[in-house]
Amino acid sequence: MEIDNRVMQYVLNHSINGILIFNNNFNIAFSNKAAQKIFEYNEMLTGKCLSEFIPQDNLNKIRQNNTERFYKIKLKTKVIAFDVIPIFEKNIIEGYAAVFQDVSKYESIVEEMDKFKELNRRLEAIIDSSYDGIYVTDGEANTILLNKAYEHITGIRGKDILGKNMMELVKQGYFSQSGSLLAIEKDRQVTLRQRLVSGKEILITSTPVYNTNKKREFIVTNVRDISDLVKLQEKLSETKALNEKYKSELENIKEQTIEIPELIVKDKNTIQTVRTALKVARVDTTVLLMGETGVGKGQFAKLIHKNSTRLHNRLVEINCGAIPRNLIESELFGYDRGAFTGALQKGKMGVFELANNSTLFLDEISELDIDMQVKLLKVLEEKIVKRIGGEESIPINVRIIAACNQDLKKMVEKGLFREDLYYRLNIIPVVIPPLRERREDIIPLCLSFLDEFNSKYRMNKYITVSVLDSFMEYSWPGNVRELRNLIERLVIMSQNDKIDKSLLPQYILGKNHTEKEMEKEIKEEIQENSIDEYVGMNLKDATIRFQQKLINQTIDRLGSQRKAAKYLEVDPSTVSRKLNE
Ligand SMILES: Nc1ncnc2c1ncn2[C@@H]1O[C@H](COP(=O)(O)OP(=O)(O)OP(=O)(O)O)[C@@H](O)[C@H]1O
Repeated sequence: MEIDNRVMQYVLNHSINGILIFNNNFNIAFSNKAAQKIFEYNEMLTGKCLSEFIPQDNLNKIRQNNTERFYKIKLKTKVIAFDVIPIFEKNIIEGYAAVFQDVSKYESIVEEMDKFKELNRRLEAIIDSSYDGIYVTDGEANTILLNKAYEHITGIRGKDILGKNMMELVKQGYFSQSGSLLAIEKDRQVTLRQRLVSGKEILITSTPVYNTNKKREFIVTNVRDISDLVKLQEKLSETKALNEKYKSELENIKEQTIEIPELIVKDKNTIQTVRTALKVARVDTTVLLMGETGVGKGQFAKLIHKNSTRLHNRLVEINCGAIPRNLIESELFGYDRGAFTGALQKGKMGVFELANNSTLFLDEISELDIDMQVKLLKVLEEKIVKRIGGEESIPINVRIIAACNQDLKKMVEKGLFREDLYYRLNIIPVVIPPLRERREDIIPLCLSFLDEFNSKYRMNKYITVSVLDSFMEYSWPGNVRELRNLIERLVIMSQNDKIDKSLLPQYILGKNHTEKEMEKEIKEEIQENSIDEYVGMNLKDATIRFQQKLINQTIDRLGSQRKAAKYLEVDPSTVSRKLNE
């Protein structure tokens, strides 16, 4: 078949690609129909200049560049792919033949693809930069994606598990439990906590993701390394526990130190008693203080009064054991004028009246005889006093603090103390332990008394440790009073500033001293007493002086006036009278 110019023209015109032939100046010598269509031109392009259809800078590029053949040219409404073939005449470019195509459609697809690729790249970057591990399977639990953090946390490499099914991976021992499988099974989000072989604690959250047809498409699993968090949590609870411990130790320390100026309190037994006393102080009720002689019942009475609502009124005290029997009634209730011979003209108030709106401290209450107990009970119940020889009923508002160093209950049993009065007084009992049961108080008390007497006598005495040791051993039958008296004596008697063991009486040095041995020592000391100090006195003064000395020493040793009275075979009231002479 012969292909002539007509056939060529026919073929070129039916090509779906645009075809142009143009010279060096871009004047078009030939164009086909497709070219006309691509440039959206109704007439033949032959004779036109290509610059009418293609931006000049593209044409310049074609002219400058003989090696490049393919150009992507952007027109106003479309993009064309231009394949330019130079036409040579004796090695010189005479013109060009161009085959081109409208690629706008492909262009937008490529653009979309590029955008998609970019989005994918960004997503991957985001997933990989996540601090949490991310693991994605398809709806059937086949692994399709995991990030670097996942590899780092679990130590499993992506290339070993990508594409594999979770069930298979669990079987192979990669995982002990799979969040993805559980999420598929439950068809909802699940959270698990796992401990890896490496010791790491992880928190796994697997979430099913559904497509628009509500079909499960992926399972996205988030894996968080909570090892640090768990450690932190453990640390926090340790710190909390430690805090609690310090707090309770602080409370303990607080409980162990009570600052009351007039009381030396260090031993936990005494601290406990002080706490009870302070609690009781606030309740306006009768208090019965019990404890051996010299334990500090008087001090506790002051403490209770000072911490009560009545603190602004004076505490009135009466020692029932120190007042002669015939005077006790008038001391308690007062008398009207002319009540008895020797009575004051204007009469006298009793301690109940004096203590009105305040506190009355009835010390050594067990010393009251039964008659007086009956009268006391009546006053306590009726809250009214009548002076001796008086008619008037005087209303009184008095808080009673009673004290006794005897076992009142036993006295009740023996019929020496009225049961009704006992119960009337024993509303709130406060038992003060003897010094031997609160040994921690001994040294603080001792040092405080030493201070007191050093400043009273303007001295600078000190006590040796061995003396303190002996004090800690001794049983202190006379309690704090005995300790106080002894310290005063030691301060006065020591020749130099040092108070050492040589100054201590035998009964302190020997442990388990019996009362008999003590009596013997007292007698010996009395015998040793020089009479030099009585020389020059008249008999009466010398007798008084001697009696007082004897009584004081006996009280010092035995601890109480009553014990001294018993030992010296006199009435306790005589002892107190002699001391006041
Ligand atoms: N905790 C203390 N701190 C300081 N001094 C105290 C303490 N306890 C008692 N004393 C002192 O001891 C002495 C005896 O105390 P107090 O008179 O209160 O004892 P008491 O139990 O009332 O004795 P009695 O049974 O003989 O009446 C007082 O000089 C008192 O100041």
